[in-house]
Amino acid sequence: MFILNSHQIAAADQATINSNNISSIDLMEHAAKQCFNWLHNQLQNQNIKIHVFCGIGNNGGDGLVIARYLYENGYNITCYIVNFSEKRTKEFLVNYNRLKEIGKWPTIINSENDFPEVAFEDIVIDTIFGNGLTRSPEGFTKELINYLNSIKAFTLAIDLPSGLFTDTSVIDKETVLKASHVLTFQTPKLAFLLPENSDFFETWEVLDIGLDSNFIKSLNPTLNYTIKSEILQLYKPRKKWSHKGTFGHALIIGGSFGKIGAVTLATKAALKIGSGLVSAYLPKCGYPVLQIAVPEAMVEVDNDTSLEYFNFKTNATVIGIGPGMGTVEKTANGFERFIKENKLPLVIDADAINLLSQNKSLLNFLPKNTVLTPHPKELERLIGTWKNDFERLEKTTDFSKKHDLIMVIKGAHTVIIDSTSKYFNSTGNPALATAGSGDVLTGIITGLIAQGYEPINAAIFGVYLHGKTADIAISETSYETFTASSILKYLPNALLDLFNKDDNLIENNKSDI
Ligand SMILES: NC(=O)C1=CN([C@@H]2O[C@H](COP(=O)(O)OP(=O)(O)OC[C@H]3O[C@@H](n4cnc5c(N)ncnc54)[C@H](O)[C@@H]3O)[C@@H](O)[C@H]2O)[C@@H](O)CC1
Ligand SMILES: [K+]
Repeated sequence: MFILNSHQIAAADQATINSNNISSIDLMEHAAKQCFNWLHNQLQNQNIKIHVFCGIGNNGGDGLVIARYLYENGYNITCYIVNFSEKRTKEFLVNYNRLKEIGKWPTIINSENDFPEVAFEDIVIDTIFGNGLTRSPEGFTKELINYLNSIKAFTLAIDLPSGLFTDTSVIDKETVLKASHVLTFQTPKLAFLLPENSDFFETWEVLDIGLDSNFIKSLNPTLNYTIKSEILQLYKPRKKWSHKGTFGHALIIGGSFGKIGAVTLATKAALKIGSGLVSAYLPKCGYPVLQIAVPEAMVEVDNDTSLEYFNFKTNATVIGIGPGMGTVEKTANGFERFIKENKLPLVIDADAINLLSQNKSLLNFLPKNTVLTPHPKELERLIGTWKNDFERLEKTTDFSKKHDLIMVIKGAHTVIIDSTSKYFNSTGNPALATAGSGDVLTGIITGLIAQGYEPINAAIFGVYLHGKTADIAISETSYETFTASSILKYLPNALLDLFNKDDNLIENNKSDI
């Protein structure tokens, strides 16, 4: 699904109002009613004190609507106006009057002296700022945010945690009201997907408020959050008359003495995801290990303990290179010769990325749409440092454009970047932060390309399945006991789950890595 930036969201709001004959008041009513329904469903009329803090814009307008429903349903609520400006919006004023009409006058907060008593057991609803935030909150609004943060009550943020910008970095961490849960409208926000914002919310989910989908498409958004229904469309069903040659030949190159496991895991993964044939090319010392661990694979060997010659005979469809390879000089020299001669599609990971970082001129020899799978440290060696996560995305996009590469930045929300788009993954959890997890991912992506998936789709699909194994496994195992081999074990479940229509959750309930 698309991720819209703040301008696109405002435009989509307006286009929906113009095209669907729905007034902005009704759109707000509909959106805020969904928030009330969510809360009502959780609370089931329990007598918990609820504090609704409204700004003076349309996020505040949402708060006034939610407050009205809470009053009408008998909840123990107080509604406040955080009076940081006199510039009220029309929608705010209409809903302010509607609240007065039912005899409920909000309490105005003009300064620190007006801050109410809020207890840890209470619920805070945050509708101070939403998508309209243009600068960091200051003055008593900032003080209020700090005061509420110090109480640590359950805080439900509407659309965005107040003080969090949709598309730019937070400058002062003291200006964001930390949310326990965020109900956000229509599209995930880029800010929710970046590690630098992990302190500002625990979980979030998207409420579909019916914005004009044709208009949204016409904006050609470049940011995506890939969900199950989209992944299913990438899947290539197998035809009856196919044979193993139909599904390509993946070659995994890597390994060094002490790191034969990495190339073994990648080889197993390429096989398990369905590559018709799989070969491994590794130092001689790893030969028996690989043959025993993966009897289905063919093996060719190089020098004794680390790769040097890269003179394999395998006629591969695609090569995955790097796991456990090491960066000693003879390997670096052999790698350079290999890259300069190679014409096959590549997936490049781990030490192979480090060797590219040491010798950046080799980037010019990579075939178009080569997939690189760096974790943040490897990325930094490749593209240099960044000021914040937003800049990291932009620098990676520039790098991807310059060299025609597909970049897979691994992390809590792995993001796949090509010259035009960014695809954030929606699966996975901290169980995946385990040795060998990346080697398995390399094998999966390589195995998918072998089967004819376009490299960009192989990266998106592979990353999704890799994450899904951990999501499925976690109900039976635990974060700690999940290993890279567990990814392989649960890969069939992850694939089968694509055809299970029960859920298509657009939410994120994971804890932070
Ligand atoms: N019809 C619509 O447009 C809909 C809008 N909705 C809500 O509307 C929100 C956006 O509303 P607005 O655009 O009115 O903006 P906000 O309510 O997010 O912000 C209020 C106003 O505060 C001002 N402001 C920004 N930063 C400030 C700061 N640091 N200190 C003081 N003032 C500051 C801005 O001028 C902004 O207009 C969304 O987040 C969503 O909650 C929803 O009701 C859905 C429908
Ligand atoms: K908010």
